[in-house]
Amino acid sequence: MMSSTSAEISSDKEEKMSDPEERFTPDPVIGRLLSCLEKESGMLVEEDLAFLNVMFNSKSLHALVNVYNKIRNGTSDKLIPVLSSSIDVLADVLEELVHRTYRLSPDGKELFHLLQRPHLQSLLHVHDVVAQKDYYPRLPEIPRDEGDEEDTIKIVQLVKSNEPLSGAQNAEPIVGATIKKDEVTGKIVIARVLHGGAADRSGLIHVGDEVVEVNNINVEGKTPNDVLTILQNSEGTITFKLVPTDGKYSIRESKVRVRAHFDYDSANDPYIPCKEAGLDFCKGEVLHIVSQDDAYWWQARKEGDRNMRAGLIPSRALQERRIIYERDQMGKNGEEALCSSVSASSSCVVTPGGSKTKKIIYDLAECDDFDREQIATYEEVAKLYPRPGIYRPIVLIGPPGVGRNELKRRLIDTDPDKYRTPTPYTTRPMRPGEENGKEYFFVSREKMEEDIEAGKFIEFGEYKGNLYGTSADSVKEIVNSGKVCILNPHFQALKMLRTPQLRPYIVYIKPPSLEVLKDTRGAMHARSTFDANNSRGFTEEEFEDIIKSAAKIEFLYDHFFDETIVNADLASAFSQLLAAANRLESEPLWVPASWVQ
Ligand SMILES: Nc1ncnc2c1ncn2[C@@H]1O[C@H](COP(=O)(O)OP(=O)(O)OP(=O)(O)O)[C@@H](O)[C@H]1O
Repeated sequence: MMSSTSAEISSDKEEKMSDPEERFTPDPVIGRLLSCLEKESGMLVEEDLAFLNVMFNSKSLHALVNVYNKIRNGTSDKLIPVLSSSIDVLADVLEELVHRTYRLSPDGKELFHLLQRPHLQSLLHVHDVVAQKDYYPRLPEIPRDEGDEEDTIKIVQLVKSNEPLSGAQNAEPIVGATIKKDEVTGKIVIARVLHGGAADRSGLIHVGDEVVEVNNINVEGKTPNDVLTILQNSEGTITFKLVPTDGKYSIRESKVRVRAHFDYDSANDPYIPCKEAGLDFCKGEVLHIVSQDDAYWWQARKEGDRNMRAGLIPSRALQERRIIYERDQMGKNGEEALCSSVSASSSCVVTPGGSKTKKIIYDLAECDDFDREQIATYEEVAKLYPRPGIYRPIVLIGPPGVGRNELKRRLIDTDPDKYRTPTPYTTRPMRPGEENGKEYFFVSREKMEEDIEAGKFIEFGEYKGNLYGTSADSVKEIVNSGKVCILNPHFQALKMLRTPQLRPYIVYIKPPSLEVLKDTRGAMHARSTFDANNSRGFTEEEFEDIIKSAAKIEFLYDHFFDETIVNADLASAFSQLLAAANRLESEPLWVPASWVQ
């Protein structure tokens, strides 16, 4: 036994000899322990002795004791952490590297492997735990004069945190918990424990606990606001005397991420149970829902926000109710401005399946009612990682005349072999000089109607007695051939296109203000798209239609947009589009969660 131990130790030493950088200073205290061990060896079982020998000789133990001694001897001023969330930084770096593995230098690859080692990750995790710990002020002794009550009362002390809290949470009431008056007993109880807040991290305060005293002040008969005042006026340590609840509490964090489809401002929400605990957000932001335990108030954090405490947001059910109520009110007040029909456009679309194959897009009202029924609150999302050789189609949506064709053409011009647009189908007769499959696929009306009925077209419509359309198969063909498919369909095609199979990236091309629209189009002698047979500039009415149509599209579909580009200056709108196309190939992006499963 001993010989195998010494063999291990000597091999350890050999390693050190060959690399002077790795030489370590043996700790004298451990050295003393080792010599005691030798002296007392007769009193120990051989196996235990071997184990202790290996442990006391281990390089890691000596290094650890050295670190401990350094921390103990150093003054606290010298030990201010540069950051307290290194594990998040590690996750970000790994995410960056994972998509570049095939382009990484040998050093980059080594870094990639090192960062995935459990030892390194554990080390960083421990670092963060130490870095986030608030050591001062020291907790005073817990009073021990509780006598008989000791079994049923718990005393919890929390230290008022100095951690900065972002946004509207600056006024967070210290503990990371909300309180309420129990309707039956009239007692003050813990209503909610916010994930990641001080109460949650203590693991000692739970929903339903009755608050008896705060800082030795009896709260019997007091209101939740009185208790809040006591908390706000306290400095340093806060002592709670609580009667624990009998209930079971699960405070496991959910992993759900959602994209918000509305703005939320807790300060202006009359129903939120505790304004200070609210989490404000803007439409389009991704939120990490950490708890859905309460039917009306979820707990959430902003994705990527390093702030550890969660805040309250309205649940989906609550928000849906509000929207329905607001719509009812709007209906009663006759506010239907955005739902009036829009003017004519040069492209045509009808709803597939059913008897509407000859309906042209000018007549939109019926289809829109369906869209307005959808109540957009939160959409569950997940990150989709780009896969080399399989590119998501880029779909440009916008009002007719806003410039989608122009942007699409410019993108294709940058690399015609990479960016492709599907060839449309038509029932109009082929003209001299045209080639089947080049400008259009020429098909009979019967065949095209049959395919439309079978749902094979993502958009279609009738113009001057002929059908036109884009088939779903031609989009798939481009995607499967490893090219980037770029489409500019009518906005009603969005619902057909936004499927887990196609996973489109939807870019909304938004017009600038009416004034800027007129100026920019005038300066570049833009051609109207409202009159296919006549090349002329846009009329005043057409400019106004572009703006109206944009408002309508936003009202109906803005929850589908992955990105919005304002097409004022053409060059800058195009460079934004190009940047989006590049991002699609290199970055993981949020998509509906069902697309990733
Ligand atoms: N930012 C811009 N500044 C000036 N002119 C522009 C701008 N964007 C587009 N245009 C011009 O406006 C005209 C209409 O653009 P385009 O044909 O791309 O519109 P569209 O959105 O594709 O319309 P439709 O959907 O009706 O076919 C073109 O002459 C185009 O060059």
